[in-house]
Amino acid sequence: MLPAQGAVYYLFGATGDLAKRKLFPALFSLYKEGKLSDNFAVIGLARRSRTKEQFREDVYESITEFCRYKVDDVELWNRFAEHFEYMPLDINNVEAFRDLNRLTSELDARFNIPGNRLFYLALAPSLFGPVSFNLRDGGLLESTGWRRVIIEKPFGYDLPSAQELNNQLSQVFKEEEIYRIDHYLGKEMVQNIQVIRFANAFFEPLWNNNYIANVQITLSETVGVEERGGYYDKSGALRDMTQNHMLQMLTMIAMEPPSSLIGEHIRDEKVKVLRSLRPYATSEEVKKNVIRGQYAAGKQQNEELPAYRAEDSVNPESATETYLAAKVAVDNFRWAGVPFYIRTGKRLPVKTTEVVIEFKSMPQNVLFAQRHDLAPNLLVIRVNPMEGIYIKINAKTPGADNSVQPVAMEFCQSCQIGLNTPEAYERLIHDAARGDSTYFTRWDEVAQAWEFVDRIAAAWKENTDDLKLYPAGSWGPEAADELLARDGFHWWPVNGQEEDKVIWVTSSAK
Ligand SMILES: NC(=O)C1=CN([C@@H]2O[C@H](COP(=O)(O)OP(=O)(O)OC[C@H]3O[C@@H](n4cnc5c(N)ncnc54)[C@H](OP(=O)(O)O)[C@@H]3O)[C@@H](O)[C@H]2O)C=CC1
Ligand SMILES: O=C1O[C@H](COP(=O)(O)O)[C@@H](O)[C@H](O)[C@H]1O
Repeated sequence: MLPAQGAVYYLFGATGDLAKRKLFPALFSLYKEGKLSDNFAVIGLARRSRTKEQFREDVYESITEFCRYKVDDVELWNRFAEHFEYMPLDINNVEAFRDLNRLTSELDARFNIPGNRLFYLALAPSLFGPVSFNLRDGGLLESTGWRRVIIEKPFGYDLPSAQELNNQLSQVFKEEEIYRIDHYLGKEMVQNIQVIRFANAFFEPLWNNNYIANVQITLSETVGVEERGGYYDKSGALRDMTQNHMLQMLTMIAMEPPSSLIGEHIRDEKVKVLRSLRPYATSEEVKKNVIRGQYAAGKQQNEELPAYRAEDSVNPESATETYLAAKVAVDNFRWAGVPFYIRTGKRLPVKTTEVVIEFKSMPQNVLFAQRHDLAPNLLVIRVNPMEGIYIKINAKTPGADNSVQPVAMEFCQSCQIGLNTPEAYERLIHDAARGDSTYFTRWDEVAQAWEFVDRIAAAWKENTDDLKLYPAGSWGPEAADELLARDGFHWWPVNGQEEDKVIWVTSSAK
């Protein structure tokens, strides 16, 4: 792949957690792989005072701790570090942006950069508007090259606030210059969903309500809220994971084939799925179809864990959900009648992101099904931390009596090439620098997703009597199992959970 064009990368929030854990390592990986041309500069921006040298030291430490590549080549590191500058700046001070513009001109000249600008806003959402206005008023948008802005999530708190934010951004940037990040779209296996679907003759013809019984999407985490209690308590699993990552994954599974692989065509199909989501019409419907839970004190691998309400910066009487499971209907011709079950939660027993496509059963009254309790066929897409796919089919048990057993045929990508595929942030920063917004969310997608989620939030606001506590380290409220049991289904075990009676046919270590 060609390196991105030279540009100045403005990293707002350069002293923050995201920059440290994700953004610096991503930039280093891109550099190491030759995906950044040599004519680039990175300017770290935040209020804290740091010298250029201190900042480079911060970047070095972050890469040492979090990057998939080691910093083992001093010369390479020195060449990389030379591109990093730091400037203390308060977003609300327009004068500082004028200084920033002067520094930019120097860097353009020093690194022969053709006026391209990439603004990365790793900031609290309340600062997205002010920073955009000051970029304009400080003269930073008057360059000859392209300008693009990457916006971190959350994009708003609900539809009205997202709309307001979008109005502010649109006064400064065109829609095609705005890159709303959803890092799940940068994950290798999420992008692979399209290939699995549209490049395989034995999946695409079956990808509809004639053959699929249900779809299950699990995004489970073992961590609690860590240091983000203040943010999370206002957000919860609905706004933190469902409005964005879960619904985006659902669109990738459910969308129609796009007319081409052009980003806009793919996004056109995704937004149609979001428009087809059946809204929950009443609070009763929300209660019936959306389960919420919050972790209580519990145990994980012998470690005692505190309750959510005892976490730092969390209201001790909080009713914020740390778990959500829902039955979602996609009302279109392809999916009518096929439930999509989605679930996400913190302090669950394993960290995994997985999609299970459960196929309809064979007719129950003929041949093998008469004599055996046949398991349905499954296609499982493992997104994280294991990457791969497997299909579960029925086969004859070796021996004489025609008995049937489930077997799983697996492509374990992470076993074969290791857990070293490009990180989502790496891929997405590179895409933005190349001007490819396919895997960023367009405004209409964001708005549709809020519309769906806002109804749930409104019903939940009415009362909290359906909030179920679950012990940290468990699989969440039992009501989430009942959600599927009502329809005659159950959650399939995900990676790391006990699987019984399956013979694995695989060439790679598990
Ligand atoms: N951390 C994560 O894992 C994830 C974060 N995000 C999103 O990324 C964004 C950043 O998150 P995170 O890094 O965790 O947040 P942090 O609180 O760790 O960092 C916030 C950054 O903003 C800077 N800042 C705050 N106020 C100002 C100001 N007035 N002027 C200039 N700089 C300011 C802070 O620096 P200083 O105090 O020095 O000014 C700091 O660098 C948020 O929108 C978050 O929701 C999204 C997904 C995951
Ligand atoms: O956006 C977020 O995602 C992380 C989970 O991301 P993953 O790539 O580790 O699966 C989640 O912990 C966080 O709360 C949320 O803001």
